[in-house]
Amino acid sequence: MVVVLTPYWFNGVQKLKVVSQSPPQPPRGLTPPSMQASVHKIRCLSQLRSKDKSLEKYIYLQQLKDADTNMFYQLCLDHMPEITPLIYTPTVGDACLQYSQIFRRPDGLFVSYKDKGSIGKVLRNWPRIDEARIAVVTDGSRILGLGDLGANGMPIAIGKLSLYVAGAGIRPSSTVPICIDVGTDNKKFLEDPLYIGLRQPRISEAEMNEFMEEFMYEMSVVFPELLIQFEDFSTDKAFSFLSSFRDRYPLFNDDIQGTGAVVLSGFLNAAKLSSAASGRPLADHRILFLGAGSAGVGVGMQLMSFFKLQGLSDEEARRRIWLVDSQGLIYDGRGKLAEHKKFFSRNDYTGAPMTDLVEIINYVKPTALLGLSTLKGAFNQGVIEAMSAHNPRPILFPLSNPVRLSECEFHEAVQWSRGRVIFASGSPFPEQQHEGRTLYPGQGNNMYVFPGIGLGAILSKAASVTDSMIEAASLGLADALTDEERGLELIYPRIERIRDISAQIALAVIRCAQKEGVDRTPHLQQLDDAELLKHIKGKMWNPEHMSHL
Ligand SMILES: NC(=O)C1=CN([C@@H]2O[C@H](COP(=O)(O)OP(=O)(O)OC[C@H]3O[C@@H](n4cnc5c(N)ncnc54)[C@H](OP(=O)(O)O)[C@@H]3O)[C@@H](O)[C@H]2O)C=CC1
Ligand SMILES: CC(=O)C(=O)O
Ligand SMILES: [Mg+2]
Repeated sequence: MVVVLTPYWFNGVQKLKVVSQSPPQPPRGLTPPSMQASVHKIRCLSQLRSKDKSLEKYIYLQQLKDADTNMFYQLCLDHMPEITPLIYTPTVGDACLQYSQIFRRPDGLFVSYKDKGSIGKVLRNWPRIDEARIAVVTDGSRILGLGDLGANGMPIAIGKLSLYVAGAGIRPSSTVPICIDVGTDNKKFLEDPLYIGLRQPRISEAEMNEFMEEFMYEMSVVFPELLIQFEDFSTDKAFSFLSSFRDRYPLFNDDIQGTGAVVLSGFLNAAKLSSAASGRPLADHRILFLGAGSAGVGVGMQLMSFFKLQGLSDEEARRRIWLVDSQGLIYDGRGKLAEHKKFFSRNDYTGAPMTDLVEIINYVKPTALLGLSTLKGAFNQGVIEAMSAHNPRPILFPLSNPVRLSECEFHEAVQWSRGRVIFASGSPFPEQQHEGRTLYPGQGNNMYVFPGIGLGAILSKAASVTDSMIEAASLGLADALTDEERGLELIYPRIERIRDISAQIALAVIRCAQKEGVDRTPHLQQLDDAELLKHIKGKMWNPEHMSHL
């Protein structure tokens, strides 16, 4: 049923009457005689399930989205745990790797280095400029943990935006996937005759900076109401573009800030479980990272809030975090360090370089080990047993994506910790049985927070996305666990509740934007929390039934 406002005249004054209407029926003969929405949904689901390979399911779902957007999102909402891994990580990783082969029709905006000097003209070709509210922008230089995939990065932007629609009710017509193509250093792609991108190596850093200046300026002119999410830029660019543009345009970086928020949230819940078992105060947790790229450092920065919430100073919080990269433990005496690694570099270690992870664990004695390294199997039996020897409930978060790059699998963590692990991974794993109990893995993926951050920023028309708004999103997610979920020792809510969670997160983000004075919707300031939540939920787009028929 659709609500329609019909004008009518009363005492010479035009008024509006609310009438309910069924969706317009297609002319007879253009659909089969027996078509019912509920039956058609079963048909679509069984077509999806009839495919053996995840990539085939991905292709089917993309075609369904093109042909019948409403049905695609109905399936997403009704079968979130089944469909999310098909439109997002891990399957979207394969879609990016194979995009030149599976490409059928253009989707999203490709802005290439050839457009330099006329980027605005290209952006104006987007067919729904007035409706555009959120863009996910990648340059394909670090897609998940799969490296430089050039123009094949487009499916990551499309996948993230599908989650904005499914998870936060952003209108599909308001989403703009953008892939910036400034060449690729992926030799295999450059030699592939089917490759869809520019056939040239990546441009220099100076050329890229100049290009991005023009791109961001033109985006703000053509799409004045747009929020931008930077996605999967390689680490150097991820940090530098975030800091150069965040005070000028409304944007956030999902890999640095979204991941930081989602991990802080899961860690808040995990640390409580771990401390309940060990008796250790929350302020005494110690966190070791394997991986010191945009995600590792971004999460480290955000996790400082965990310690500050326990009353520690900035400096005390910083000292609770140790980073390891491909050269081992990061410390001052090791030699020249990349700029983004300096903040967490240790000045209290003066020995020889330490590269063995078990040795590092025995030195640091962390309560939590987080992986953002893309190093499959790095949390091996020795590593997990070392963590379990120091902790009655070790916290293990292998967060690298996709699944095949995860630092360990859930069944391994359960087995080698003898069922004591508190676990979250970047991509999903199945639950496990252990000594008669069902153990549930968490999914520590920024998909839990970016839809809510985006919704909150869009509805408040935030002029910028502040650190406090990101932290508010994180705390909003941590608080969203129900009693039943806490009883099962979940550290993230069930994904089926994503719309409710996104509404809660959006509320926290809007309130924070108001406090910081970056909101541009004064009328929302007048609402109390219950009214604001109702307003947020009322703004969410919902798929209709059988709209294409
Ligand atoms: N769960 C989630 O929501 C998210 C997960 N991720 C995942 O995080 C991963 C990393 O992303 P990002 O930080 O951007 O990538 P980067 O490539 O920037 O960082 C990878 C880091 O891992 C280190 N590393 C690589 N090999 C080893 C090794 N053998 N031993 C120790 N450290 C190693 C690198 O060391 P060095 O610096 O020396 O090269 C680098 O510090 C990806 O798989 C990505 O999918 C990212 C965002 C969100
Ligand atoms: C999840 C995500 O953003 C990543 O792996 O890059
Ligand atoms: Mg990413």
